[in-house]
Amino acid sequence: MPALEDELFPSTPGKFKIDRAHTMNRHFHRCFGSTSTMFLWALFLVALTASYLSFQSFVYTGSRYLTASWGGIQWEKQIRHSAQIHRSNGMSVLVTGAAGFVGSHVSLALKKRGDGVVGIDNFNNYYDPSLKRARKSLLNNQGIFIVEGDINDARLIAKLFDTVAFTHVMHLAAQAGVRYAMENPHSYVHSNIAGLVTLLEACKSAYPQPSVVWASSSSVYGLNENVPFSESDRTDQPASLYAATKKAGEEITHTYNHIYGLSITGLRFFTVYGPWGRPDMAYFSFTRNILQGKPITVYRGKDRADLARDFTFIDDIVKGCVGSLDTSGKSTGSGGKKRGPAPYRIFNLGNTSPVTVPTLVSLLERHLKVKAKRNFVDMPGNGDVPFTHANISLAHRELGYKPTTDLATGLKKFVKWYLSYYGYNHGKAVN
Ligand SMILES: O=C(O)[C@H]1O[C@H](OP(=O)(O)OP(=O)(O)OC[C@H]2O[C@@H](n3ccc(=O)[nH]c3=O)[C@H](O)[C@@H]2O)[C@H](O)[C@@H](O)[C@@H]1O
Repeated sequence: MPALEDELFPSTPGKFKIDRAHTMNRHFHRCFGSTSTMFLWALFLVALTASYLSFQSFVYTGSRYLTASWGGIQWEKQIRHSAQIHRSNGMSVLVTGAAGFVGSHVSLALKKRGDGVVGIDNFNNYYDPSLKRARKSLLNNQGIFIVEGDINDARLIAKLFDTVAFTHVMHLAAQAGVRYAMENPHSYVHSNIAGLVTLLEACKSAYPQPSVVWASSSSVYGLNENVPFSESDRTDQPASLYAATKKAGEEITHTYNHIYGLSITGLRFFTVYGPWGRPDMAYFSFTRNILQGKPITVYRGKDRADLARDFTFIDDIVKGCVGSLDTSGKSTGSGGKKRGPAPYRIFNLGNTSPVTVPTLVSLLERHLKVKAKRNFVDMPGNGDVPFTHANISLAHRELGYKPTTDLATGLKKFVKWYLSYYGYNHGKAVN
């Protein structure tokens, strides 16, 4: 039993230190009186620490599964099912940006001929996400599963490659749009550079390595004045940050081809248009404004010259994409190491017949049977280039690429889709 005085504080500060140490020593002996009790206490502390750590890990894992929109047995099953190949010598393709304009069309075309397709899309709100959701439903109805996630999510991408040995990656996820790069430059770096690298890292580490086909852009030609634009022309004078990130993508993919043996095909798309297209593009926004009776802004170049684009219809682009996948050749690396040289290709996918923007407007007027209210404005310094014109002989030779749809025919199909999707009154009552 402790004596009463042992419980009391010392009466003089001078004694305090000694007495306190003495008291503590005695407390210690009271608590851990014998070696065996000390051992039991130590055991208890170890057990307490271990259970705390495992509780922490449980909380972390649990919250990941509660918040992550991916993962789980059912999720993996859907992915494997979607990736199943239904033709001989078919491929299983991971399509990034699958709820996007080109991505949704390419996914459907591949599925239709019996290839396995798994999509990934982050459904961002650069333009109306409900259009992306509608495209997703369309793909779901054809048995294509789209993972909701970002190409910057390295764990998700690794998980996809763990789940399916993709033979090909069709990389179409990107921050598109030439002029928006002035408003939100970082979104271009995030998707077109950081996202690309994350994806390529996963591709290089995958076993087997997939072949990669990805979307570059006609905008890489920038201030190039050789006409028509050929793949061998200068691409070191981009006119917009968008173009610069696409050009950077061409260089980045080259390094992954060179170091890791990834088979790479870059496709320079020329102003792609058509049904289920992108609302931010001129042909789409012009249609909406014309139907709503609102004016449209038509840019003009130096000396009031009309701007022109080598508008390319989506069905032709899809043929170019599928042809690229079919001829891509294998990657040669494994375990992150190159085993030999792998193909590195770049192709223009255009229409080879540029049309001026005022002519585009006249064609829309004809199909919509509504007059446009044109507002001519001098082209602001916003990244636009005065014209584009593709030389497609290389794609023709190597991919059998041969566009067959002129702008009048393609726009007719677009307008038909637009009216069936939005109705004649689009914008009037709704927007
Ligand atoms: O081919 C490409 O590389 C690029 O094509 C398009 O870019 P762009 O050709 O600028 O397409 P639109 O935005 O539809 O513009 C087409 C033409 O209409 C003009 N325009 C655009 C908008 C507007 O309000 N008024 C107007 O006259 C533009 O200056 C341009 O000459 C896409 O938006 C890019 O994502 C793609 O990479």
